[in-house]
Amino acid sequence: MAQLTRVSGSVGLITLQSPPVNALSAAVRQGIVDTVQRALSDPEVKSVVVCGQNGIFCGGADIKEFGTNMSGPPLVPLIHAIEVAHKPVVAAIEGIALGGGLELALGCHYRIAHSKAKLGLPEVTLGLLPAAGGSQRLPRLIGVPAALDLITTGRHITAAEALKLGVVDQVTAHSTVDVAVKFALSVAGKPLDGRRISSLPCPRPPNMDALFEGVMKKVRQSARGAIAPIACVQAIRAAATLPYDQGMERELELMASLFTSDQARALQYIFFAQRAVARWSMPSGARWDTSKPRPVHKAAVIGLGTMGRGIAVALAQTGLSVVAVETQEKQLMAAKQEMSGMLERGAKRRGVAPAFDKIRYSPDIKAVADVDLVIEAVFEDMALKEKVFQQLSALCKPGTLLCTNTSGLDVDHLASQTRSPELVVGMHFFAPAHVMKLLEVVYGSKSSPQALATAMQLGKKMGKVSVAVGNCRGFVGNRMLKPYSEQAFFLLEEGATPELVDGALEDFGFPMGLFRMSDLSGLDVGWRVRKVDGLGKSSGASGQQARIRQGRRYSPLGDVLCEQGRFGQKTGRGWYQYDKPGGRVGRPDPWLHSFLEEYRAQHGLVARRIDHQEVLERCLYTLINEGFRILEDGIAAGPEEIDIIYVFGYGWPRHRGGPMFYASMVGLEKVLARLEFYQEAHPDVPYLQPCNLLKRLVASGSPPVHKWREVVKKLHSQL
Ligand SMILES: CC(C)(COP(=O)(O)OP(=O)(O)OC[C@H]1O[C@@H](n2cnc3c(N)ncnc32)[C@H](O)[C@@H]1OP(=O)(O)O)[C@@H](O)C(=O)NCCC(=O)NCCSC(=O)CC(=O)CCCCCCCCCCCCC(=O)O
Ligand SMILES: NC(=O)C1=CN([C@@H]2O[C@H](COP(=O)(O)OP(=O)(O)OC[C@H]3O[C@@H](n4cnc5c(N)ncnc54)[C@H](O)[C@@H]3O)[C@@H](O)[C@H]2O)C=CC1
Repeated sequence: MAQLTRVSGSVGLITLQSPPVNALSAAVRQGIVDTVQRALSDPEVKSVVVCGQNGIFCGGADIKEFGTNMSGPPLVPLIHAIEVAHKPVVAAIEGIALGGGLELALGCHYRIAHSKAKLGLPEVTLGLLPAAGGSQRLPRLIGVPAALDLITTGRHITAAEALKLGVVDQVTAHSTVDVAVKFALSVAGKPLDGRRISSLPCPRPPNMDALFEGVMKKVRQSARGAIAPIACVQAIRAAATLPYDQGMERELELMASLFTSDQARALQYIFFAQRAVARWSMPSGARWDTSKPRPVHKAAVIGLGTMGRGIAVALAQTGLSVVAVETQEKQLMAAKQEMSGMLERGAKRRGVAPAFDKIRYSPDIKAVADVDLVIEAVFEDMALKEKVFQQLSALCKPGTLLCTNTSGLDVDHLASQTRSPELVVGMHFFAPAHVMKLLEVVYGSKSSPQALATAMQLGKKMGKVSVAVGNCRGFVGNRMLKPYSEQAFFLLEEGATPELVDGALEDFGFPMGLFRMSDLSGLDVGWRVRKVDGLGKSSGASGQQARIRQGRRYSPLGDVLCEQGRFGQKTGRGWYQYDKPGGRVGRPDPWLHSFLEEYRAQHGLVARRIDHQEVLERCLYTLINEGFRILEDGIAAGPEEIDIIYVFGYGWPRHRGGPMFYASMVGLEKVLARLEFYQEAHPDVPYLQPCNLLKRLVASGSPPVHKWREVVKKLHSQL
């Protein structure tokens, strides 16, 4: 909807009205068409201002309409009608002007923005390109290089940057609508030549071919298979080389190829899934909207290793006072130094003063006495964590929330070490904790809704995408990683190389394959866990029996490497070889290839040819199968939780929408059939056994992914 009022005698004020972000739904587009027509034909109206209600200009197209039978007037002619108007039209931009919202503003003759406004063309993040003339007008207005940057990244810019680039004409800290109305009065009747962006020539950058070639190469590398960024470059190239009308035709042609693509569906699914997971619920029925979080002003972090340092810095950057506890003096000194650097770099990036004074370092755990929340990040050792939780329970003031950053240990068991188990939750950050967006918030069987609400709210304040999940070994992310990595090890036994497995996964879109990732995080990490589990010894024996542990197929390959001191990048050798310990660039290692051959010979394994398809099916379908088990067990409330965890924490390519969405695109029947096929070939691998929920969904006709949440809910209500 849009409303037209006459203000200051002769200014037609058009207000977009569609909460919460004034998205351009069919009704809003119709409203704009009608009000523009009325304003232009009203002789009393000499100029026009377009604004949005509630201090928000416009969040762009209504994404919920995509994938439906879109009705209502299309945006391109609507914006064209504004641009060719004979009366000046001024956009008064408050809050946001994103996507179609900014394209609408680019069709106006003048743009005035509030100093706190954010502008951008984020279509690429939804698998699209700015196809309401944005890809053709923006380069004409601000030049090709700046337009390439904004459109291929989709980043939001501040009003100050928009002014510097020339996207807006003026920035004000006062009432934008008042300023725009005043301005509209001043330009009434003035000629509009030069104000219609589509009639401007697109400035041709020097070395244009080289520029586009360079950008295309960069985009292809970083896109990891995403098609929208490439189409964005092609559209801008059309703006730079073709007349406007032909450029618009090319824009539409490129948009048509994106609009109905699987990638656009996946990216739009992720947009809504990210928002859906904020509306958490617990099996008890407690919910996000009825559970009140406790205020947290002061927090403590216990253990300043890799994780504790990042967590403490992230808390301080959020504005909390932080007590940082580390018992090892040398570690404490090293942590202080590294954290100061992290704070300094972070402050420089954000243009603020470093929050050094927010952190108080202490070697003594007693310093936690007056904090509102503690995050424990000591070694992954249950006995040590038990002791720390007993101490915290005795030392902290009543009501302090006790959180653990464990990667997968039992949160209920840790809660049982305390006087108030209802105040214990997991806050599972990802390394580096001050950078990575994901936070798994793990509720135990006794965690109170208030404890979960507090951790979820703190995560949000820290800028994290927080996902509430239930308690089980490895929670959601690491639990699903186990079958995935197990399959990768088995593939090496059967004839693959780390390069082949990683190549398949990287071609799929992961930034790093499993073995490259394992070298980066350290092979010793998983080894330690396997040893605690009673696995993790190479045993020296040969034959099939040596590869059966605890009644199931087991690959000791990683253990053998660790026994040889090959921990990955840190030792300069792992699944790949590096120039030196700490080296970053891994090269294939002939030693490893011979080692694999000897290993196969020792265990009576015959290498066979393995292709990318088998790697993907075995690694990804077992991971997906475990995802279904997680849903079945009630650890995640819906596929959205799993997909958000994988996209934001595990490098799953966003344009593939997360593992569960991907399964829905592949087709559940196919996933099930391939799991059955591989299970027949490897009956000693329980992870290949298709889970009941998957079978049930297939039997019920494979409902679309957005229906799975309901299916799971029904399943649990029947139990
Ligand atoms: C706006 C935000 C920055 C606000 O953030 P925040 O305050 O944090 O609130 P949120 O929780 O994110 O959002 C609140 C609430 O609003 C919902 N929402 C937000 N934006 C939208 C939106 N644009 N549409 C719908 N709903 C929206 C959000 O989901 C929340 O609700 P909830 O889910 O219920 O919780 C932030 O929200 C944000 O970043 N939003 C997205 C902004 C964006 O990306 N905009 C760009 C949209 S795409 C666009 O504009 C493109 C166009 O306009 C192009 C149109 C041209 C069409 C031409 C079609 C030609 C096709 C040819 C095909 C031919 C095919 C064939 O051959 O048939
Ligand atoms: N490293 C990673 O990528 C991730 C680790 N985690 C989890 O985070 C926790 C910490 O892991 P890292 O930071 O990697 O370990 P780390 O080994 O780097 O650091 C642990 C720190 O805790 C200190 N410490 C030990 N006992 C202590 C005590 N009683 N009081 C105060 N400090 C004590 C140690 O001196 C050490 O500095 C573990 O539970 C781990 O599973 C979770 C996500 C990712």
